[in-house]
Amino acid sequence: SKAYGSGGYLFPQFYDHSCPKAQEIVQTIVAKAFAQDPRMPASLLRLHFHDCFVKGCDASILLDNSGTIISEKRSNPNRNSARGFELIEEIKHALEQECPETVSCADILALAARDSTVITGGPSWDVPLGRRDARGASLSGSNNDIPAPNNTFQTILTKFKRQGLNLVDLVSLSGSHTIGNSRCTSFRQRLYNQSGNGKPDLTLNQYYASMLRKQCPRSGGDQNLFFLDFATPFKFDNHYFKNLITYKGLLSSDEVLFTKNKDSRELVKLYAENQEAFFEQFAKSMVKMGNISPLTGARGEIRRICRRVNHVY
Ligand code: HEM
Ligand SMILES: [Ca+2]
Repeated sequence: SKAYGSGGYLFPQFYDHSCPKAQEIVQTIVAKAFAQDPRMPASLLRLHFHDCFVKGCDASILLDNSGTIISEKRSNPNRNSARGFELIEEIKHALEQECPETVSCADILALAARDSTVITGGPSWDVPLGRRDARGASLSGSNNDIPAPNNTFQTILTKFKRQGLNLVDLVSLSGSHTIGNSRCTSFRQRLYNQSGNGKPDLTLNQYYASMLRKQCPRSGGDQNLFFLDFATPFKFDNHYFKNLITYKGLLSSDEVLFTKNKDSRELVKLYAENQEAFFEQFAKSMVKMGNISPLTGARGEIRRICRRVNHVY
């Protein structure tokens, strides 16, 4: 697989000797951030996803514009949306104090994603480590490879398969939408004109839709925020899947998991009924996603500051 093709592989004990306190430092700062901003875990979890889907889990998403680098932060999925960059930088700073030039930004993203899941009530897992950081970014990759909320079921599945992920990974990882927010602009189409005929999405509960319309008008309010899981927005649980069954998934990309494919629908039902089954698969799929094309060995570098490469040529 891609993960082994690069001549190195990831393992959870990677920093056990070089930076034994690394995991504890990440966890402490994630916990502190959660206490100040209960949305932060969701934002951190999403950063890891948006990193891994573009050139692999190499912290490319963290780079600012500089030299020849065109930042992924300006892509359609990330612009006015991705957040948590300052917190990642704070973690990096603490790790540079403890063990300079040792822990990669890509590994920080993977650890922060796990700790974010745990602190909101979700499952835990050992995070394979040893990723190195990219020396470049890909704005076009970010625009093309990350699924959009109005993509069809088939397009979304194809984008996952391109990363070596399958239908089970798609459904379980979408369960991340059990926490966090979405902007009005990401689902407005469903409220007013889903298929170009001036009618709302019929797979959206009409009472729920009328509530959403109040804060997400036909025009204006693009950045207004909504819970992805209205039932338990700060708790990592299986309410996301229960919502899909009652046609209260917020994004079209959520609801299609229940409405457009038989196998996917069965998985949604399973996870709605059995939180443990969801948690177990989520942990496995997160490890799988974290293994997308890591840079190992002599490839890449260990950035000193996550928002820029060590040397600009
Ligand atoms: C399956 C395809 C997916 C699509 C189309 C999608 C799309 C979106 C959209 C549109 C938002 C709201 C962004 C905004 O309006 O600002 C969002 C938020 C979020 N996504 Fe996804 N997503 C997908 C899969 C995933 C995966 C695999 C993960 C993590 C493993 C994830 C984690 C999150 C989280 C946690 C949030 C909330 C972030 C916050 O509150 O800051 N998503 N997603
Ligand atoms: Ca990346």
